[in-house]
Amino acid sequence: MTVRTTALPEERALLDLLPPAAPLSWVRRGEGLVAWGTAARLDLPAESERSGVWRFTAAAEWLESLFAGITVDDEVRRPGSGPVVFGSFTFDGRDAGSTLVLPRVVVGRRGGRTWLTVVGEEDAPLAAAPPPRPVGALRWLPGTVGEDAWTSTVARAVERIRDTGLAKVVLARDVVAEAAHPIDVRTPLARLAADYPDCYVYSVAGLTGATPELLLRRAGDRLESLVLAGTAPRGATGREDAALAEALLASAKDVEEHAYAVESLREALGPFCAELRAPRRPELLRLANVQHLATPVHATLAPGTATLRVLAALHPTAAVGGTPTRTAMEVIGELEGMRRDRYAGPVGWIDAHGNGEWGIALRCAQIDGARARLFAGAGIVGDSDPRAELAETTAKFRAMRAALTD
Ligand SMILES: C=C(O[C@@H]1C=C(C(=O)O)C=C[C@H]1O)C(=O)O
Repeated sequence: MTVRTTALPEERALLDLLPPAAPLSWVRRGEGLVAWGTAARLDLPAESERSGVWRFTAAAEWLESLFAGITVDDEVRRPGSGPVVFGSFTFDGRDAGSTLVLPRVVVGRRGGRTWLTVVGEEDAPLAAAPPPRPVGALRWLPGTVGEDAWTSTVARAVERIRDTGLAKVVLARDVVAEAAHPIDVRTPLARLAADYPDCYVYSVAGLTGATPELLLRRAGDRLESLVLAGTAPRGATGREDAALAEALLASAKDVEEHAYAVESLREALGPFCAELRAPRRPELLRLANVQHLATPVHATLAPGTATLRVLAALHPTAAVGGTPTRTAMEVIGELEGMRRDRYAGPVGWIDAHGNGEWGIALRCAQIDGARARLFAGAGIVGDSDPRAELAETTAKFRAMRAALTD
């Protein structure tokens, strides 16, 4: 197989280049990667363990032999040029559906430079894509677990935390939207990009969303991550908004929840890194629907470490699992009452040098034909109020709900 990357004099927005069928995306503030077509694809079955890492190992092996069999002609030579694979992993090892895709065409943009990568000998001229189709009328259906039942589940989790060594568990729920005709994924993508400029707007095999949470960025031996945990609503007025932000930064519950997440990232990254830097206190990340406590982490990767090995060690962070991880995973399996599939799993891309960007698949929907299944979760700690956690998930749903609404 041959792959060629050339510089591209292209001014149009990346998302505007996507064709309607099975678009792939990883875009933030106009930069990133969009892609389409399938040159190779891996769909992984379920593994036997909830906290297993087989899907990451299997993916790494597949990538290694895939990249080894490619002849690359790359005049751009930067992270994301040459062959690139998009991927998305299930949250729980026992769910099938982790997917890797080597697209036939990729367009990348970074630092104002744009490039085109094509798999195979044939040219792939960038045709004018038809404009995204509106979604049309939607019918909203209740999720796997109704709101009242979910609130009771949160109350049970709080009891569990008070009675046992569990410190934090993230519980999620879903809702379903049905359109009258197949949903053009480019429509929610464009809206998410407009409304959530600080988020990574992604779509891989139908899993579509805008995540603020960067699990891992690798460029050479430099690693970056952004830990999020601790959430408050946005205020209706500037004054209310500032008061909510101040309360969040001062809230013992949220600061504690956040500290768990930073600590779990530190522990997971530590063995792979020569150096790891994180500020002592979280900062504030404001999005259109909610505001979060955020800690940017920088590290230097030890030589010879495979990116997917690091990913496997990081997942699931306390931001989507809990603390301690194993107990939290068991409690999620026992109490949550639904399958997360690829929600809250790593989603992103990797190139042949191991460079890549992976987020946690949050604020998303699995879009299949005319059906979209939306997901949202919240971190539960000892003094969580179940009604407030329900409201937090409702606020988190807003991103995808609005993106699907014409
Ligand atoms: C679980 C989600 O979000 C996570 C949970 C957060 C929290 O509990 O405060 C904040 C950000 C994310 O790490 C989600 O969006 O579904």
